[in-house]
Amino acid sequence: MSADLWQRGCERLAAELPEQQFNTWIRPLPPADVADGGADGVLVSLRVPNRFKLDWIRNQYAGRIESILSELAGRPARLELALAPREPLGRVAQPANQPVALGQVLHKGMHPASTPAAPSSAAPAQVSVAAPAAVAAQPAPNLAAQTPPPSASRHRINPALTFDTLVPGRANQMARTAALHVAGAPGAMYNPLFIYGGVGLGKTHLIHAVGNALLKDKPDARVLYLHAEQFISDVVKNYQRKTFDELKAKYHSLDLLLIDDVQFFAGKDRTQEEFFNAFEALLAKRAHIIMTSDTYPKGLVDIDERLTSRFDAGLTVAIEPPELEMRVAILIKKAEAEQAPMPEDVAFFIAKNVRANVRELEGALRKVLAYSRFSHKEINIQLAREALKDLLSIQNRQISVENIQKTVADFYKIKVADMYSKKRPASIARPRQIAMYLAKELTQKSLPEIGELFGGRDHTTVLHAVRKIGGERQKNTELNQQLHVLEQTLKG
Ligand SMILES: Nc1ncnc2c1ncn2[C@@H]1O[C@H](COP(=O)(O)OP(=O)(O)OP(=O)(O)O)[C@@H](O)[C@H]1O
Repeated sequence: MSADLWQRGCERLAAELPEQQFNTWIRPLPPADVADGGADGVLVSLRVPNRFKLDWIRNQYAGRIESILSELAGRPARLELALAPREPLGRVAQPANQPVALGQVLHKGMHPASTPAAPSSAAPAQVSVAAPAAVAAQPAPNLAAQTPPPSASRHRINPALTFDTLVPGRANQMARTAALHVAGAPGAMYNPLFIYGGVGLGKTHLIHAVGNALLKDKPDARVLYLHAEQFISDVVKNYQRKTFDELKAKYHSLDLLLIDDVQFFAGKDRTQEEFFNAFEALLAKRAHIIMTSDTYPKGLVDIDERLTSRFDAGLTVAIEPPELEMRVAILIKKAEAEQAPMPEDVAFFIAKNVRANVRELEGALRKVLAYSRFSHKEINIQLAREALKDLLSIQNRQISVENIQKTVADFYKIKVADMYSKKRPASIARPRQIAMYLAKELTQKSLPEIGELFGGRDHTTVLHAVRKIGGERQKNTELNQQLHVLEQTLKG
């Protein structure tokens, strides 16, 4: 079987798909694993960074990809899509030898070295800093979350992730309040507590904060933090050894179980069954369970309904992307922790340009601090601009109004042509307003320029859309989540 099957498949897709579609959906994917499935033909496993992309690729491209690969392999090829595993806590920088997304290399006319890193929750894209060579060789500044948990302590709680180091704001207000409540009175209200939101918004930080607070109060409390994948591998291990009693003893005896990213239980029936047992046992003895996920319980797919309905039975709260002022506060606080005072205007400059999530914000801060340290220059806007120039130029290069129109039209299942048309039904007008809002948020275009690109509309129409969607976003969680997914998708 040819090892470069996936690469050749990408070449075919690049040739046959519109460039826009290839760039948005295929180019950023990491290389697929290709294995011989014996009588089943060729198995091609593809890791996709988020659920929206996974569903989209499954619905729109999986069939075509399979037939291209079958044709190239000369035997049936089966495509398996899975979510890429998350970056374990504490690993922040992308290693220099991170595999480059094949599609990127293939993309017509783009030099691989100048293309942005693939988006992946497994290894968030980090843009190399155009700084003195020493920067690359030096350890990154020691931001709190980088500190690995001290020993693999039995709680697996990272002592750096506390309520003190978590900046409060509107985006996490509800979740933080509920979490503080649980830390003060576990087993009482809000059980289970289900926290959901996009990547890098502080869900993991918050549940560690609860663990730390409880342990401070009651050092003997039986607390355990774990990522859903660790639970899955525990189930597998105990399954192989037939030691389910050990598994039960470990989980059923806890006072507080903090479990991250439960969407990873999707399709894992045996794990779900064991988790269900643990869940029931813990609630029965009034131990507390806090879960995180990338979506709300009813949005979870391939998870048994008897579990998802229980997930929803306590309190479900969202963590939203932080607004500008909160991003500024986070930057200032994190810089202070590094004994590197950050002027407010610089914090605003960074926060305005790095909007995706807090993890990316930390990455940008790290680059600015490193740049300042190694160039022995004080932190000002000029220096920040220089330190982040790759990141800024990628943003400018990548996101065009056309790209936004296409992505939003795909997302809301309308025609791209409706972005320019005069049609007014809400099913069209609203996605169009969303696209205008994103065009203002994510590009440098002026209101009149955006109006022009939306079928010659007046700039006041654009302004109205920007204000309307921006205002609704503050109050409407569902819209905010959709916008967040769209922003992540557009930024790759
Ligand atoms: N409000 C905040 N104040 C300070 N730091 C924050 C805040 N929110 C997030 N962070 C930091 O941002 C980084 C990413 O947060 P975290 O890992 O908790 O995100 P997450 O929502 O669990 O993401 P994922 O879904 O990818 O696991 C961490 O270093 C965390 O400490």
